[in-house]
Amino acid sequence: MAQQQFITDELNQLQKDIISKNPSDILQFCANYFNTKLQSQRSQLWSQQHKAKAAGINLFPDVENVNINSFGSGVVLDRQPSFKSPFGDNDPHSNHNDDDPHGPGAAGAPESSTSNKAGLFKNNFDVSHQAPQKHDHDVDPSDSTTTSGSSFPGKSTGPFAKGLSKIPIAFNANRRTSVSAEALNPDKFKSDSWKPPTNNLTSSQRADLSKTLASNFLFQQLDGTSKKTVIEALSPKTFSKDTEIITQGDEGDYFYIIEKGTVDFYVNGSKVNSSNEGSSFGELALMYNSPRAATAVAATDVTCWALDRLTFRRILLEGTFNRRLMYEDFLKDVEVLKSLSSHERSKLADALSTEIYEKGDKIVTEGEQGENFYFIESGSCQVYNNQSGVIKQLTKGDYFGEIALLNDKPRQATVEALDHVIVATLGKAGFQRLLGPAVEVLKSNDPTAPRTHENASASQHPTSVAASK
Ligand SMILES: Nc1ncnc2c1ncn2[C@@H]1O[C@@H]2COP(=O)(O)O[C@H]2[C@H]1O
Ligand SMILES: Nc1ncnc2c1ncn2[C@@H]1O[C@@H]2COP(=O)(O)O[C@H]2[C@H]1O
Repeated sequence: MAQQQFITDELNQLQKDIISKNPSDILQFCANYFNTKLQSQRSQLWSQQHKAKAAGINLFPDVENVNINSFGSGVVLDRQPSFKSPFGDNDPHSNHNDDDPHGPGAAGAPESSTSNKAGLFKNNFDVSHQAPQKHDHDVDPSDSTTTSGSSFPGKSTGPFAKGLSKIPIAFNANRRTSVSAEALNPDKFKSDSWKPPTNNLTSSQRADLSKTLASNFLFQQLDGTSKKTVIEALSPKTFSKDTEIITQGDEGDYFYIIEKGTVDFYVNGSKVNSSNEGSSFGELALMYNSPRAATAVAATDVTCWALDRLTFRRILLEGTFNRRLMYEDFLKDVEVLKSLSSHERSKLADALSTEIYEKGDKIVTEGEQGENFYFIESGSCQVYNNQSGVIKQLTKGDYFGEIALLNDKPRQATVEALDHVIVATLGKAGFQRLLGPAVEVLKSNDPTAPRTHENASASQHPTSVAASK
């Protein structure tokens, strides 16, 4: 059933892309499309290896000399023996230098002089070339250069010192097949006789939980039955101030939702984040079957709800995983989000949902109250209002709908679809919380704000900031 849903979702997404891009070579387009998806999934897996290697262990002991680099759209390896072109081991077309599914070699694009000698057939599994040198600016948990001694609150020993501990030596060793299968195919678990745990909660605990879960994006996506299963499986855990709830490098056991209190996160000893009531943490190690990416410390006395690894993977992973994959690639290219770390982008991806509009549909209407913020995934829109008439057109990677949310004002313009438009929307609650540093960029770009000398000279139009157009 779930597998069927997965296939349907994949094909629907492909169909959307085909309609919006209208490629001239449909087979090449589909091949590129699925190659890009595969590459993205495999990047996730290889980033696990990257983190583990930095901590001194090799998740794939039979694979030596693997050189992993993170660049823009994914991870490219100098040698990537376990992940080859889906066209087979002896694929004559795999030695090319084409990273862009929509670039040279893609439908309609001109053949360049540097392109694959094999000509017609391209894929995205380049195993012998470097990708463009575009570095990620994320806090990299495995980057030893970010270690600044301990910046935990006044401590270098005790629970905080553990933040730099190594991954348990046997963790994930010799598990290449199961790691990749588990990380890449959450659906694999569905067939055995697993039963979710039940923790006999009191009715007041249940009531507290429903309230807490209502504001958690991961749970908002679940259907009624799955929500019930999760509620039954959650167990309460309390941590007194300064307790290390999760240690960077450890194996993942639980996913946590904060009921009360504040949790701080440290990567290689430096504080990177803080979360409060209703937020969740500890999902990365469970999703990617990787070592814990950060140390989580109770900044106050904390009450959490803990969900065991298996239940998390069975119930929550599938939707979350697919959603992240779907949006992460897109969000990476949205200029206004460049200041977000990859963790922040993942959180944002969890909270987005897709809406589709046809030519002439008004996505937001001048004067109405604003509830959502939008990114354009594909298609184009026109912005107009009574005062100025047509203001501008927006296309892929542009955003709109921020003014009403930033200023608590009615919509300042109507945004209408000019063709088949796919948008990713973010509700009011997630807007402030998940856009983090990007909110400041949105504020400084507000076209209705009085213009100072600096911002007047800085930009042409606020929404014309998509990176790749
Ligand atoms: N900047 C960050 N990088 C990595 N993990 C973070 C960060 N901020 C918060 N976390 C959370 O810290 C958790 C540590 O365990 P996990 O790696 O399972 O999942 C991680 C995230 O949920
Ligand atoms: N010059 C402009 N005036 C008003 N809205 C604009 C302008 N340019 C782009 N927009 C977008 O149109 C959106 C309409 O809804 P909001 O007012 O919430 O947010 C607005 C902006 O995102």
